[in-house]
Amino acid sequence: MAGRMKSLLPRWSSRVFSVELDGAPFYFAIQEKHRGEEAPRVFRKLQTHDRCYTLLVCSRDRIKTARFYGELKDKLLRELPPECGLSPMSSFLPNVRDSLIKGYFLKDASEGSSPVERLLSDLTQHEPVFVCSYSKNDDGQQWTQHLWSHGESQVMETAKKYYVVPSETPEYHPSTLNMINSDVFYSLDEACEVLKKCGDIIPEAMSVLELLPSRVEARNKPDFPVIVIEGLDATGKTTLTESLRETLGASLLRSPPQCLSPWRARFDQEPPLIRRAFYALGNYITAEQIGQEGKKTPVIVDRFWHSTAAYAIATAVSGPVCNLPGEGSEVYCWPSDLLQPSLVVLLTLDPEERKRRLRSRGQGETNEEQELDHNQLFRLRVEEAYRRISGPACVSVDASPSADQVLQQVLLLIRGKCHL
Ligand SMILES: Nc1ncnc2c1ncn2[C@@H]1O[C@H](COP(=O)(O)OP(=O)(O)OP(=O)(O)O)[C@@H](O)[C@H]1O
Ligand SMILES: Nc1ccn([C@H]2C[C@H](O)[C@@H](COP(=O)(O)O)O2)c(=O)n1
Repeated sequence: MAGRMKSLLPRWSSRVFSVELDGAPFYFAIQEKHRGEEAPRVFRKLQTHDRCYTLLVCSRDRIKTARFYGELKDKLLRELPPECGLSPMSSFLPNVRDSLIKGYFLKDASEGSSPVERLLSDLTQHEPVFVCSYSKNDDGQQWTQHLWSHGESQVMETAKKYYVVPSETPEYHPSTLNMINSDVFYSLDEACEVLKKCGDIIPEAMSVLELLPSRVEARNKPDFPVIVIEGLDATGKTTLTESLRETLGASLLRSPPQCLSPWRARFDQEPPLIRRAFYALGNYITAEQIGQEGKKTPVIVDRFWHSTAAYAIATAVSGPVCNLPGEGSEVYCWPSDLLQPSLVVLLTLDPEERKRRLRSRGQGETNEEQELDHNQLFRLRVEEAYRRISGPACVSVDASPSADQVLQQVLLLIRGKCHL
């Protein structure tokens, strides 16, 4: 069992742990010997009787891991006593791709006996969860970490103890380590693989796969120009794309395409790995439609890969814009097997005006759209991720003038770039 655990949680003693409290990350590391360091800040915040645990969700099956991560939160919130606090946490090897393991930091502030250890011990026996508990040394200053192992019938603590020590903020935000082909997909095959693997638990995945084009069709360059209109919700994409269709005698398509509508709400409930694979596949289906329509007329597309990548990147990373992968990172590169539009226009709008338009439209918002409203940092991350995507990069257009002025501005760009 110890061998299995070792390979599932590689290089345990080199790992850094990140706990997110009130939206800010606190980093700590572990080491075998204590060299006089003070306890990490997250431990100094604890009260004398607080007990704390880290829970890392980890299995060889990434679909199971992704789904269980969400289910675990629901289970803990349902079953933990009210004196417990839960925060997102992760463990990673600095700068090592795909080394991120996600989990939760659990603080139990209940006095006297608590059901928490029993609950955690049940979890370690039946679910893909690795638990660490932390205790204060006799001197009352240092904390040690104990990694629980799975026993035959009960949980026991491994003999090895590690001291917890502060760790520096890593060069790259930990969430960026696992982004490629988990949050953002760079090929039809990678996205398909995820949906194929969930076919037995999400039957709708098989229906989506049946709609997929061949790789060649998603890449074919059409004869006529392809113009993508991007932007946050209520920036005026629908208004503009419809006017462009009329003015240019163009075909109007969208991503995700209409044929995926019956399943969109279903996939929106899934964890990022599955949800993002669904939207990625939507782009390939739209690309095939573009290929067909683009033989006859110019094509206008309402959202495409920029949206898929920008929302995925901005959701995977928390905090300020500086936590995004740096400009020029491979994360922002266009998938090599996906049709490249002739022009991508990004409609930008002052947040207050966008809210006014949202209110006047009076329609419901998706969770991610509500998040845009409530969380200024999320909105800034989405906008910046849009701007950093290349191959093709988007051209920003101020969408605050009247609908007709915005249309004229975009027509100028199209005529300059696409010779229409
Ligand atoms: N240039 C403009 N000036 C003022 N109002 C506008 C302008 N463009 C669009 N609107 C209005 O703003 C609201 C949102 O526009 P629209 O539905 O076109 O945005 P959208 O980007 O397609 O939104 P979503 O992505 O949520 O579908 C609508 O009520 C629309 O009439
Ligand atoms: N090509 C696309 C289109 C949309 N999405 C995601 C991103 C947001 O969560 C949401 C916004 O879409 P809307 O409500 O405006 O239809 O859908 C995507 O990932 N890729």
